[in-house]
Amino acid sequence: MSELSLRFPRQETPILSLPHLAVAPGTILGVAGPSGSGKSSLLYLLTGLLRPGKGSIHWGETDITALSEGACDAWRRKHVGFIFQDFHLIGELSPLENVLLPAGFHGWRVPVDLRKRAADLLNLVGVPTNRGSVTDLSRGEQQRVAIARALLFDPPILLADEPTASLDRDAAENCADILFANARDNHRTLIIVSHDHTVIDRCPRVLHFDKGQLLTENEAA
Ligand SMILES: Nc1ncnc2c1ncn2[C@@H]1O[C@H](COP(=O)(O)OP(=O)(O)OP(=O)(O)O)[C@@H](O)[C@H]1O
Repeated sequence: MSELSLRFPRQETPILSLPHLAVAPGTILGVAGPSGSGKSSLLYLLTGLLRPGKGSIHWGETDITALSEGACDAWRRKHVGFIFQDFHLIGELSPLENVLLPAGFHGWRVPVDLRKRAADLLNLVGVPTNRGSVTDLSRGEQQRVAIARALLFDPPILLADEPTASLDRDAAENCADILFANARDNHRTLIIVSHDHTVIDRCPRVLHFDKGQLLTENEAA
């Protein structure tokens, strides 16, 4: 990614500027910084959910900033799992149906093996599969459903925006273990935004942002 800049309409100064960022496949990258420093915006830019005013974002051979909206959606479906800060679950659907959302609706004719994978992922993150709707779940359980959903197709790139924010210490550690193990064992890229130092401290490489600017970058020796 190079010379990236994001500005929302009627804003004079960009809310995020980043001269250059290179992330090799399999990298685990933490993103830290105070509230409003541009961390979520960075994740949205990296996946084409927001378009930069300036600059380009390449994933491998693909310049996602050059893709049409539809092509970018298709690229994202194939390559990216996204754990949103506010989960983006569908309230009237069950935990299992929410995890299966990336499979598309298609009348819910989901292949048996995919349904089993979704159930296995819910077990892995510790959410009961027998609830009628995700609105019956606690916020922490909803967060875990969002984590399971992002892992459904084992995406090469996983972006997580505060994935442990609603969890108690044990559950947070358990979910962080799952995300880090998935990245390490399967050589998946993990970019994780967090205020939780116990999560950030586990990242071998960390970007610290403030006011939309990259302040420091730390890399474990
Ligand atoms: N759609 C928008 N229009 C205008 N300004 C926006 C929009 N979305 C975000 N911003 C502003 O951009 C800045 C960065 O927001 P962002 O959500 O990326 O920060 P953050 O570091 O992720 O914050 P938090 O830790 O609170 O989630 C904030 O000042 C925010 O108010």
